[in-house]
Formats: sequence, structure tokens, C-alpha cells
Amino acid sequence: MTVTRQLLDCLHNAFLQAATLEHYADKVIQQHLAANSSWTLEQRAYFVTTLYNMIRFSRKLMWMTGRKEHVDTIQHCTREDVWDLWGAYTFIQEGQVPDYPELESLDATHLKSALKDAPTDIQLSMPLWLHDRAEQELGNNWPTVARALNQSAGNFIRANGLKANREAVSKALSKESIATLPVEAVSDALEVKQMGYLFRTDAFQRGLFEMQDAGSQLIAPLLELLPGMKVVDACAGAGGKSLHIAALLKNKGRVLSLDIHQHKLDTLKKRAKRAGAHVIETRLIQNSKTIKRQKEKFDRVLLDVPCSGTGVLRRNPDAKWHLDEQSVSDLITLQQDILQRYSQMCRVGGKLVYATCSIFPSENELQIKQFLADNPNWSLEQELSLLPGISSEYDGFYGARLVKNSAE
Ligand SMILES: C[S@@+](CC[C@H](N)C(=O)[O-])C[C@H]1O[C@@H](n2cnc3c(N)ncnc32)[C@H](O)[C@@H]1O
Repeated sequence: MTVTRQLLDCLHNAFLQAATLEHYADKVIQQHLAANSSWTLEQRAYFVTTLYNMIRFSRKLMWMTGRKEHVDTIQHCTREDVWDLWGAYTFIQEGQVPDYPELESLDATHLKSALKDAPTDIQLSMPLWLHDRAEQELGNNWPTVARALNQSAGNFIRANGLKANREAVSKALSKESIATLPVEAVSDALEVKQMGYLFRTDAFQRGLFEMQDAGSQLIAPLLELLPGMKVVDACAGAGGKSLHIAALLKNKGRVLSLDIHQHKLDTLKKRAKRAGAHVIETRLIQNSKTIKRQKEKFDRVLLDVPCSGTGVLRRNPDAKWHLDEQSVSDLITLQQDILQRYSQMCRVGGKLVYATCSIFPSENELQIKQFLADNPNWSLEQELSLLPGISSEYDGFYGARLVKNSAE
């Protein structure tokens, strides 16, 4: 494949845009791909993979290129810096510095030995605060988890049971030159082996599948759903899990999808229409009354709470540069508040699933422990911990199913 000068310029511009942290990397990628429709599939793949890897490893690449003092100020990168980071990244991939006049000062011998004296947070290319916190919370597991989180994410879809099973989805996609493989441990999941133009396929337009990580597909089944049940998905966002819930209910019953952002619920509505998920109703949370009015109305409550997103760093590698210690503390407070107030929507005898895509016990097991200590009328039925590199080949997720035994 030819890496043209134009492709390189776009890559470097995109890196600079993402490094300022003004834009999320996925938005930057979308814009560049839309503006460069003449790129081949290979060139598109090179652009996306290289940009994500440069972002993922930026702290380590800064160190390797002799910018030890500036490892935490990537947002002030110049174009010259980006050339060097790209050169060092290509050196790691291909074993030699690419032949460009801009890279004349980059020395292969130096690059080879640069990491010898580097501390572990640099080797793992993690922000120091995140490294310290993860080491404290995960102990010896952390380096393995970090290395797993530093890999590129696979692409997974969920066959929409309302329209087709996964064999039918796989067949329909293969007719459109997209190869998939069933994921053994996850009943509706397919891994997309060759992406192509997945979202332009007829199968996608007809709502035969949704893009959803295989680990994420294990959360809705934790609710133990039966057709006819009333379910509230209280942090529904754009509806990944609401759509799955509707499919597991076989479109019988009721799904109330709540969120504090209307634009996310608008996306959810469009997706529900395409998926034929008629049982979903969306509602904006305007104040605490929205929740209070639903007291004890639901058989099942899903709280897929806002979290650090540290379990999905493969998919969103720039998220670690957007986070800080204070934002994780604020999220922990918000999660406990959501758990305490939103659990009121569950009827006696009903069940609640608390879920995050975080690797931190402080956002997961410890939150449940605290909730159970404060609310003896609830008990824990099942816990699922998917820790990348340890207990998950996919993204990192946590889920706990609780049952409400009595009113108080
Ligand atoms: C992890 S995301 C949900 C992802 C979604 N369930 C899915 O599967 O696609 C968490 C969501 O919680 C929403 N949120 C944040 N604060 C909230 C609050 N106080 N009450 C309800 N939702 C909230 C965010 O807007 C975000 O969409």
C-alpha cells in the first residue's frame, strides 16, 4: 500500500487536532474519512490504525524521541514533533526510520535503546495518575490489563434477533463481501473480520445487526428478561443496551429509555426504528421528579452508569488523556447517587443490573458493596467481571445483578 504525502499530511493534521483534546479522536477520524472518499480501504485502515496507535502510545513516543520533559504536554505538539512521533511509531512497527527529509535527525540506535531507563507508566504509555491508581486497585494484574488495553479493538456486531439470527446476518454480509465469524461464548455476536463499508450495506439499512462489543453483549442478558416485562434503561445513551433489551423481550412488554441528553435519545429513536424495536419509549430526565414518578413501576432496572470508560480504552484510546483523578472521583460520587435514587424504580421482587465499562473496583464491586451496606432490603445475585487480558478477550465490563427483597 502506498502511504501518499497527502495521506501523511492528513494523519499529522488529525493527530494535532486530537492531541489538543478539543475534539474526540473518533470525530476527527469521521471528518477525515468523509473528506477523503477516494482513499482505498487499505489506506483508510492505515489512517485509522496509525492515528489511534499514535494517540495510544503518544506518552511513550514522546519519551523515545527525547522529549522526556514534555511527555505530559502532548497538546502543545508542533508539526515537527508529530513527524518524529510518527517516525518513532513506524520504527516500532517496521524496524527502521522511514526515509523522509523531515526525519533526518531521528536516530535508529537511540530509538532502540530509549526505553531502557523508562519507568513503567511510560513503557505502558499510561498517564501517571491512572497508572498509580490502577496499580493500587488491581495490583499485579495491572501490567497485563494495561497491555491488553493497548491493543487495537476488534469489530463486533450483534445480530438483531427481532429480524434475523446470526447465521442469516453472516450470510447477508458475506453476499456484500464482508466476512464475519461467530463468537463462541456470546450467542448473538459476530466478529467482523474484514470491515469494508459495513454501514453502507443493505443488511445494516434493514436493521439486521447493531455494532456492539462482544463484552457489552453480556450485560443485557444479566437482567434475566422475559417477554412482557417492564424494563427501564435509566442511562440509555444512544441505546446500545436498550436495543438489545427489546430484542431479548421479543418486542413484548415495555422499555423506557432515559437519559439526561436529548441528542442521544434522538439517535436511539432512529436506531430503534431501523431495528424494528417497537417497545422502546424514550424520555429525557429533566429533574429528580422524572425518576420519582416511576417509583416501583419496573420489573427490571438497568443502570449502565457514566464511568471512567477505562475498560474500553482499546476502542477510545484518547479517553485516557481526557480523564483525570478528580473526574474519576466525581464519577464515583455520581454512580452511588444514581444507584441510590434510580433503584427506587424497581418493584419489590424485581431485579436491577448495575453496569460499567470501567476496570476499577472502586467503580464496580466497591460501589455494590456500599449500596448493599446502605440498603439491606437488596441482595446480590450475580456478578460479572470482564477484565481485559485477565478474564476478557473483549472490552472491559462489570455487571452486578441485585434483587429487591422488600420495600424497605
Ligand atoms: C455508559 S453510557 C450509556 C451507554 C448506553 N447504555 C449504551 O449501551 O449505549 C452512560 C450514559 O449515562 C448518561 N448519564 C449521565 N448522567 C446521568 C444521570 N444523572 N442520569 C441518567 N443518565 C445519565 C450519559 O449521558 C450516558 O449516555
